[in-house]
Amino acid sequence: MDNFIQFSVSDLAAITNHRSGEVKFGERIITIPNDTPALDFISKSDAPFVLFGIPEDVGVKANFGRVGTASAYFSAIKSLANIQHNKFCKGSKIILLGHLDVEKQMKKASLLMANDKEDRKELFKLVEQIDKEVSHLVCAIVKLGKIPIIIGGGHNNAYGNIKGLALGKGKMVNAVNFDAHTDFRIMEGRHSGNGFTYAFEEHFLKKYFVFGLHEGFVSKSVFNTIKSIPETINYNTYEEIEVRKEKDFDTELNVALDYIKNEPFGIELDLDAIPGVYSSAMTNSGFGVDKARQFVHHFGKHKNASYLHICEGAPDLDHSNNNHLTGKLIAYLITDFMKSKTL
Ligand SMILES: N=CN[C@@H](CCC(=O)O)C(=O)O
Repeated sequence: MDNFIQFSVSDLAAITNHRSGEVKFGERIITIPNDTPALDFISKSDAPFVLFGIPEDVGVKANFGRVGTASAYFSAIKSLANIQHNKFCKGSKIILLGHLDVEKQMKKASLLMANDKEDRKELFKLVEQIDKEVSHLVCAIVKLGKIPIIIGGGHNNAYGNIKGLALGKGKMVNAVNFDAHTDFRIMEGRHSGNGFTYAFEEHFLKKYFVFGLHEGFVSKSVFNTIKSIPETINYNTYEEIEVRKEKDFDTELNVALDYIKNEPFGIELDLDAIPGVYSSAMTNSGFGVDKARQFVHHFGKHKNASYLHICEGAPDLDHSNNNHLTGKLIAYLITDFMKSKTL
């Protein structure tokens, strides 16, 4: 595979803290042997999940955001490797593929300023290059009958995920998104705020449900767009559920599932919806970690749930001595997803 850096068995050993009498995920997670073509190996493996990372923040920068999402993948796999392999969840169910090589795009982006009109156009182009790689890889994994787990990166990668799933399945697909924002901004060039718009306009996305959006962070024009295409987008808000108690969380999980469940669908989870998690649009109000975990479990257990994407986490923005917590949260969410398919 081009533009890809595989994770090796020795990389895995280096991040696993071994303890006698215990078996950690890192001792059981599957990596691709050096001498074997990755896709051949995946097709022959019994493991249902294939995990890869997208260590970029080009899409966030192009959306005028604060960079830092590039570090989430490495933080996540460090935590994942040290989860206990036991009767609840087994490391051997997951192939840790590695990460997209986005170094070239990251280097170019570091020299560009989002506030400069011409520079921003260059950032859009860099995001498009990443889009191509993401959709290609997701499509290849889906075609092998496996379930991708994608660790971003910015939410721009929703576009590549949806496109890859649609191409892999040969039809339009659906998505559910746990997010404070719709990411349905205008098509001004690719960035982290319009992945779903592009996926919809290019006929990869059929139906889209945004779960728990924050009313104060969606523009009137986006609400008008949503209103004009009710058969395509539906949503509930965090305030309806948790502040005004007009809607019930568990009932809404089912409303959302009913909306998207008839086609293969992607599960998107933007960590900027969860209070206290470091991200470009970090929040101090929103559904807590346990609600996010329930969300992943609820949608993950449906047979049409076809990928999990966790994005926008930015451990690099956390200067405390607890900056491993973003990775730890991602590891919880990954294992909740794995368990939803097996328990
Ligand atoms: N993917 C997130 N997009 C959000 C937040 C952007 C930010 O503030 O960094 C949006 O465009 O509204």
